[in-house]
Amino acid sequence: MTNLLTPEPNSPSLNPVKRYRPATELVYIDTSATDICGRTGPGSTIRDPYNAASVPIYQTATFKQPSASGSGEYDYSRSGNPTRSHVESHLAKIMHAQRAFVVSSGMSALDVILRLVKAGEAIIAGDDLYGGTNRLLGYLGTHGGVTTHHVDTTDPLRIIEALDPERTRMVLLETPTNPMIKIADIPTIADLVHKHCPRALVVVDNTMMSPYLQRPLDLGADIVYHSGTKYLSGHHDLMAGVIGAKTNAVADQLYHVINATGCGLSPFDSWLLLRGVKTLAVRMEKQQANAVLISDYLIRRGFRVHYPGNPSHPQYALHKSMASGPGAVLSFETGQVEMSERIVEATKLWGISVSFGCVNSLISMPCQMSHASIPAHVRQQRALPEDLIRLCVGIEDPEDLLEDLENALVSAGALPNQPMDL
Ligand SMILES: Cc1ncc(COP(=O)(O)O)c(C=O)c1O
Ligand SMILES: N[C@@H](CCSC[C@H](N)C(=O)O)C(=O)O
Repeated sequence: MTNLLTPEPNSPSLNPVKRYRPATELVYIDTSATDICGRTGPGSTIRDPYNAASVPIYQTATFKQPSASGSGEYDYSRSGNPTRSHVESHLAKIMHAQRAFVVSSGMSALDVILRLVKAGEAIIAGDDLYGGTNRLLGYLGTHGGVTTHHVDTTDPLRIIEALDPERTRMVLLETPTNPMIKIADIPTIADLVHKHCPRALVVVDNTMMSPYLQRPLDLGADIVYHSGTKYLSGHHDLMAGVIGAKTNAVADQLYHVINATGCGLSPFDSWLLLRGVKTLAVRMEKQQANAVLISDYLIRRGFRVHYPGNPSHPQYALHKSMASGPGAVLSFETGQVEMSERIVEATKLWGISVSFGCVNSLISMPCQMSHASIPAHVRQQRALPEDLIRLCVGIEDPEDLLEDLENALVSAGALPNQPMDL
């Protein structure tokens, strides 16, 4: 049973903030205690004069000031905007972060975070990770003097071996990883990194889980980020990045970069993101339930499936100890690239697209699509199977999804051409 009366971090213990269960917190915005900028308490001076039920879109670049000293709450939307503040405050609550920021994309969120690392310093990251993340780390190596060591993050010892107390500034984890769905032990890694290398920040890309299923800051991470383009918004109608900081000191540094570089999310996209996040629990529950059925079906058909909801996943128990569900992204191998291509192209309901987290189901081949920017020889060194198919399961009727997949597998020659029990 969840404790419903937990004081928020740093809030006066005499004035505990009422906490609800995650699904309620996602949709509940306490307008009586929260001003239009998402602030609570004595600082919350700006209220919506009309008690609008939906947060207004402050579609403005600049704000008139009360005096020549420019002492208004907001002066310019690059530095801050009420609609953006509102979604940031809501997401900080959801992620259990001290403060949160929303920026123009997931890559932009990572770019902001990586600017905390200086030339001459080093990063430890996974050997299975999103292609765009690999590309940005590579860019930083070539142009920014920052070295990244790619290691197998499923083994905390590999991280400890790569730690250099003088140089390591960041340990960057994806869990589950994109696209091999490997799991990193956040609590153990965070403990070891903080002990052996107190200057290093543990950063978790939590895109695949979303804060509804997993909250890395509670597990020991210093910074969490998400591609808000995925589950948080849920409809593939915007690009966004979301960052949560555990402490004000780290948050101040991140805010400085966001204001300096000008990547804060626009008012309209902030509004869309806030609208999307309210339905995260219902979407994720349905997508996840569908994904379990799809994974079971593929296993029954004899494919090698990567999904943490599958009890034979090598880190099933570890994932279960950190997250409240397996999510809705899975991948599987067919044994032949051409066979995989035929399967992907034979589906009708599953859209051939990069990205995931949308209400619609998607199918893709990571090595040719989302991870094509990783050179072929590196993919080979890292044992990323070229025939891998990634499925991002949506909210459709699972019978239709299974039928469409079965038809595609049969027409591609991956299954015998005879009716089977779904
Ligand atoms: C795990 C992961 N992190 C970060 C990103 C980057 O997000 P965005 O596309 O919003 O820049 C992506 C996909 O693009 C991703 O799959
Ligand atoms: N052409 C894009 C590909 C984006 S991949 C999006 C998403 N993270 C996924 O894993 O599908 C690029 O090169 O960045």
